[in-house]
Amino acid sequence: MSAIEIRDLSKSFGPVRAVDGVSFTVESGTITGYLGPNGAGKTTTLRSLLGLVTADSGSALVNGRRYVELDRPLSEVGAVLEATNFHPGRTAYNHLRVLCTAAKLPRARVGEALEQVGLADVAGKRVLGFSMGMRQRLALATALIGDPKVYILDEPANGLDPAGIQWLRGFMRHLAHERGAAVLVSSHVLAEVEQIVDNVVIIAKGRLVRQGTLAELVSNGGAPVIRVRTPKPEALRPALERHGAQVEAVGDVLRVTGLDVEGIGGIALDERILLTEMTQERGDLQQVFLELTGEQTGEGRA
Ligand SMILES: Nc1ncnc2c1ncn2[C@@H]1O[C@H](COP(=O)(O)OP(=O)(O)OP(=O)(O)O)[C@@H](O)[C@H]1O
Repeated sequence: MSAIEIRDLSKSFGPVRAVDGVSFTVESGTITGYLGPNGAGKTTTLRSLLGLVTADSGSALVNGRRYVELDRPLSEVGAVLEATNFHPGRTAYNHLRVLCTAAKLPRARVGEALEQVGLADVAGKRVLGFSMGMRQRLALATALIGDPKVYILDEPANGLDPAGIQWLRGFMRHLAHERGAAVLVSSHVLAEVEQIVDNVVIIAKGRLVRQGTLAELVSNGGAPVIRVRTPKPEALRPALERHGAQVEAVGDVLRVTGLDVEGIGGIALDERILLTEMTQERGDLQQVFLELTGEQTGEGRA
């Protein structure tokens, strides 16, 4: 059973088909980036998982069950949704204490969760004076309160400064890779999550356009390019071309497409040509993302 399972999920708001037949899963111990431009349907999908949106058809399950069927929801799934509203007059501590009481969780969890998100020092301060970044951390603390093993985070980096984003990345890694949690994190900015996600699901106009690992996303977006350095480029180049490669010379480096690393290495060995470097160029992920989501201009990005 997958920690998160979305199957054939569809939801319309009047004439707008916000989510249109979307299916994907998130496994324990992994981070999945749910990516797409503004209005793509990300929030609607995540809200369906949390029982806040009733789907027209299909299902959105956490630990094999609908959210309303979970016995102890806060201990099974933690969520950070966009535009979380906190009562401004309440302290950070009291926010979490209310949650703990309602969910019959031990009071000690309040301090632990505040500690985990770095808000222990301001536990007694009213949320009124909190910066956007502090509110995001408090939202994360509410997600953590029941120590769940599934996390649904909608644009959690919003309002965080670069140091905050760096911290958030480390935190998500810790949850998934050290604590074995399943993390589903949405973003409309690929660069925000590309360093940490194991898998990517891309959605545009309500439809799933691509899913897989980051590496698959790049290699499907264009033929991989291998950079090859050799003291004898003039000898290697024709040899590679005889084997069907396209070769471009940039200084003393050959940029090779149409052959993989093993193929190039084998040819060099046969020809007794020394190679001093061979690396696969990283494709331009952002470009692939923009192409897939039809956002060529990048307008609407933060
Ligand atoms: N409650 C609602 N009533 C009417 N339309 C809605 C509602 N919720 C979402 N929509 C519409 O559904 C579409 C998908 O919205 P959704 O918020 O799921 O996208 P998103 O990918 O999360 O975008 P963003 O990054 O801007 O939050 C949009 O066209 C949006 O206007």
